[in-house]
Amino acid sequence: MPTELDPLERHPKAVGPGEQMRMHNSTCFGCGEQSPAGLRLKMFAGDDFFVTATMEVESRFEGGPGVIHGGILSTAFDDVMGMAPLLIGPSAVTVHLEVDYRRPIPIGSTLQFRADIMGRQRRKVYTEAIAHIGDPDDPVATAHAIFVTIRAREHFAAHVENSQLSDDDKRRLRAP
Ligand SMILES: CCCCCCCC/C=C\CCCCCCCC(=O)SCCNC(=O)CCNC(=O)[C@H](O)C(C)(C)COP(=O)(O)OP(=O)(O)OC[C@H]1O[C@@H](n2cnc3c(N)ncnc32)[C@H](O)[C@@H]1OP(=O)(O)O
Repeated sequence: MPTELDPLERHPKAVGPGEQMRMHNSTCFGCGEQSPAGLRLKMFAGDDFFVTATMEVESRFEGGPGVIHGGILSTAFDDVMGMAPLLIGPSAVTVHLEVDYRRPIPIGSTLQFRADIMGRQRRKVYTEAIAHIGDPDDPVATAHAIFVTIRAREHFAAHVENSQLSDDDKRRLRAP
C-alpha cells in the first residue's frame, strides 16, 4: 500500500452504522436476493470505515470433503470488501484480490466477515478483511484487495444487456 494516502471521509449518503447495506445489484452472485444460486451474503455497515457480513456455509459450497471451496470463499471476500468503498463514495470494482486460507471451514458453519478500508489514493481503495466462525482473534481466513472507483453507468453500459435483471430494471439503469 502506498504511504501517501488521501483523507477518508464517510459519504453523506452512506447507510448508517448498524444498518444493512443496500445491494449494489440484486442479481449479484455474492449478495443479490434475485441471484438464482448466489451466496446470499447479508452485509451491514459498521462505524467509520468497515463492513460486516454473515454467510451460511451450505453443502452446495463444498470443495474438499465437508469443507468450503476456496473459490467460494474468495468470492465472498471479494463481495464483502467490494461493499466497503460505498461507505466513502462511488462504486468500485476489484483490480486485485488475495486470500490467505488459514483453517478448513466446515460445511454447516456460519462464517462472519469484517472488511476494513485501510486507505485511499486517488481512485484506488485498499481493503483488508477477516473471516471467522466465532472468534475474530482466530480468523479462518484473511484477505486483501484493491478496488478502483468507476462511473458505474458508463462502466456497465455495454454489458447491461447480458444481465439477469428484468427488462424494466435494465431500462431504468440505461435511463439518463
Ligand atoms: C448502466 C449500469 C449501472 C449499474 C449500476 C450497478 C452498480 C454496481 C456498482 C458496483 C459494483 C460493485 C461490485 C462489488 C463486488 C464485486 C466486485 C467485483 O467482482 S468487480 C469484477 C471484477 N473486476 C473488474 O471487472 C474490473 C476490470 N478492470 C477494469 O475495468 C479497469 O481496470 C478499471 C476500470 C478498474 C480501471 O481502468 P481505468 O482505465 O479506468 O484506470 P487505470 O488508470 O487503468 O487504473 C486506475 C488506477 O488503478 C491502478 N490499478 C489498476 N489495476 C491495478 C491492479 N491490478 N493493481 C494495482 N493497481 C491497479 C492504476 O495503476 C491506477 O492507479 P493511479 O491512480 O494511476 O495511481
